[in-house]
Amino acid sequence: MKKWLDISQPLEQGIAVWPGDTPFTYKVSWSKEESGSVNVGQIQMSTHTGTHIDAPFHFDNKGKKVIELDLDLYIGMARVVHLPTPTAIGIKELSHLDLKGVSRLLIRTDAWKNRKVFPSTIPPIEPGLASFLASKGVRLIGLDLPSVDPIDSKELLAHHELTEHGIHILEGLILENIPPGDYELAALPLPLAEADGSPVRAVIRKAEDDVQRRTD
Ligand SMILES: N[C@@H](CC(=O)c1ccccc1NC=O)C(=O)O
Ligand SMILES: [Zn+2]
Ligand SMILES: [Zn+2]
Repeated sequence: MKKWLDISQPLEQGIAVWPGDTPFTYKVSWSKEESGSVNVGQIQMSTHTGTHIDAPFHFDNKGKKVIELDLDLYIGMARVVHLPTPTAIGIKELSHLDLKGVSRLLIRTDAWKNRKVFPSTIPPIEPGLASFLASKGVRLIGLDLPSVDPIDSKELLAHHELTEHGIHILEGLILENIPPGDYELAALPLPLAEADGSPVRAVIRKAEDDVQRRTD
């Protein structure tokens, strides 16, 4: 059996967050010396830190919250594709690929080069791609970028369009050194009852063979 590979950003002090958003902190709030028995930690973070999923409630007040999302979206076969530093991610960029039977699509762009700094521009998902991917059966899209929309977007067109087509969003993956191909994916959100997003521990494992495999 192949080994699981971690494709998540380590959650540590100084991790790059959305400009103005809550910085990530972890501290021992009750130390072993104080408690007499255990260290007890405390985390403060934005739900959009590092490798995370968006719930529709992030951009739609009536949208689903994290705990309501279908777990099957986040565990199962996934296809990794490599689009080296595209300016945008549209039908043109993906049309050469055979996406038949692909329900989870992870796009490696290598466009977020310096992970210590939040990027000022990223290649966004173009209008029309959501309906193209939905027609192929894609239900989850994952990227090595902090958003599917331009950083300065307020309308979040791609977020809305993907959601309207039943495609869920996984952001902030680390896919450098991951060759294109078919993998098993697990990237479960936490059971956050009220939340608009959740950090995930995203892992992949090479499929035994790339062809003729169940894709659900
Ligand atoms: N849509 C982005 C997050 C986002 O837009 C955001 C995250 C934290 C603080 C502010 C944000 N957007 C502000 O316009 C995402 O899904 O990660
Ligand atoms: Zn997000
Ligand atoms: Zn997002």
